[in-house]
Formats: sequence, C-alpha cells, structure tokens
Amino acid sequence: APPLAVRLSGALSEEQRQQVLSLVASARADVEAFALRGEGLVVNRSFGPGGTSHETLFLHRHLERRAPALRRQLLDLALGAERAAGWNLTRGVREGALRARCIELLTYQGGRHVNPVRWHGDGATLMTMVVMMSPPGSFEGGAVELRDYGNGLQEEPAEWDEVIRVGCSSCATRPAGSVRQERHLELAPGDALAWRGWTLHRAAPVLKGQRQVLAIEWWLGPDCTSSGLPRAPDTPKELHRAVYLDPGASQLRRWLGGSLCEQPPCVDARSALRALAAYQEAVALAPGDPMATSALQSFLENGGAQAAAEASFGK
Ligand SMILES: O=C(O)CCC(=O)C(=O)O
Ligand SMILES: [Fe+2]
Repeated sequence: APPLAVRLSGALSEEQRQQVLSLVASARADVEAFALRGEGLVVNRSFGPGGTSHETLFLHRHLERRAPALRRQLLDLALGAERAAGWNLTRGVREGALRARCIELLTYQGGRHVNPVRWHGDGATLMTMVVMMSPPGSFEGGAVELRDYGNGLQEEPAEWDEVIRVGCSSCATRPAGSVRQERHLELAPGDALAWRGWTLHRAAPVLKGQRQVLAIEWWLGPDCTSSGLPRAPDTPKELHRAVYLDPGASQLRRWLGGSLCEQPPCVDARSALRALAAYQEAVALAPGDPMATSALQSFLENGGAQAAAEASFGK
C-alpha cells in the first residue's frame, strides 16, 4: 500500500517562510482596506459539528501575483511528494498537471474553547499539502493525524506510528485490513506534509499558543488563481477521477453520491441512479463504517429511493 503521507523536511527555506508571512500581512491589510468587498477571503471555518475551529485566509490572489517563483516551487514540492509516495495522481493525464484548488493560511489559536479539526477528507482534492509556518515552541498540540479508512468513531490507537522520514516506515509491516494511522507532531518551520486529499485526517487540538500552516490543495479541476474562486466545490467529474485513482476508498463513493445528487429528487433520473449506485458501493467497500451506512440510509429516506425507482422504470 502506498504511504499515507510524505514529509518533506525543509521544503521552504527560512527566507521563503518569511516571504509567505509577509504575503499574509499584505493579504490581511487588503482585506481590511476593502472590508466591504471582503469577498470571503477570511473565514472562520469549522469541520464537523461544533463551533469555530480556525481562521482561513485565502491567498490565491496574492501568491501568484506577488511570489510566482514560490508558487512554482510549491508545485514542484507537490510533484516531488507524489513521486516519493508513488501515488501517481496525474495517471492518464499530462505529467505535472496539478492545479491549485486553494491556497490558504490556517491559524489556530490554542485554548479550551476552540474546537479541533475533526476527522474529515478534502473531497475531490487529489493532494493536500501543509507547510509549517510557526516557529518551534510557539504552540502545543496541533499534530496532523491521518488514517486510511475507518471513520473517526473508532477507538483511538494506543500508539501512533511516528513517521520520521519521507514515506511510511511502518506501512508494510501492518497486518492487511487494519486501519493505518500516522501522527505528525514535529513539523519544523518550512517542513511540508502531503497526503492524498481523501485520506481521512484531522489536526489535533492546539492547547496553547498559535499554530499557523500554509495549506494548498492540488487537483486537476480549475486553478484558484485563474478562476478567482477561493475553493471551487467538488464536482462528480473530479470525484470520479479520485475514485479512478483509489477505487477502494469508500468515503470517495459517499462524497460522489452527494455530489451527483445533493438533494433528492436529484436533477434528473440518471443522477438519481448513479448517486444510489455510489452510496451502495460506499457501503459495499466498508460494510462496518457507520458513515457509509447512514449516508445511504438518509439518501433513501429523503426521497432517493423513490427517485431511483422512478428512474429505473423510465418515468
Ligand atoms: O491544519 C492542518 O494541518 C490540516 C488542515 C486541514 O485538514 C484542511 O484545511 O483541510
Ligand atoms: Fe483537510
């Protein structure tokens, strides 16, 4: 099995890290200056139920324009991570064709009332890359945790696999069928960590201080700089591509179901049938995963069953 994540030590130099931070400062100044036309460049996002977890500052307007070389290097890093991992994300397309879906600075303030980023996947994103911006000792907690399947409702492992070097040292030794997990606590400033976007992940609570990471999501959909969209939504087309790359990932089928039919009775009969098939495949791939089961169930209960039945009778 390919590694869950790849760590690139010293991916950005100290000078480049400072360059990102000064871009961030000018992006913030712009947002303040044009407060009335903020266009959602700063949002407080939360993952899963609960309150706010962190602030997201979108940098797609700034990075390409003010630091094109840095932007190019981030792409090279992503391609290097891909090669090291053997994920082969641009299989069937032009090599090196990855585009940035979003470029963001994430800021987590430590404290008891802040909700952590819960287990989630990044949808149709092919690769998510975070680069550590905070200096060592400036925060506590905040490890990036990854697992290859399972839904986050399972028990925590007694021990995490610490992956020190590029690649996953312990992947090969794990018994087949067990949930692989990794925890990356010690990212030095400028270190990057990359994983396939659908690999379930979370950031552990930041207990003290402030944690800042530059996050870039790569895919083959529209580039955020040219589209102007801070983060384009999932589409069936991009989710299909991810399914093609990792046909065994149940969560991708579940998201595909949601993307094909956001709300039964779906846009047309074909979408209803395809969404039903995707939800069923999600369950077949992970029969013990309550997320897969409940997604299928709520699709059926909310009118999906009827929409699919009508579709198959050609109504
Ligand atoms: O903060 C991190 O390390 C992960 C953030 C994340 O998962 C996301 O932005 O989708
Ligand atoms: Fe994420």
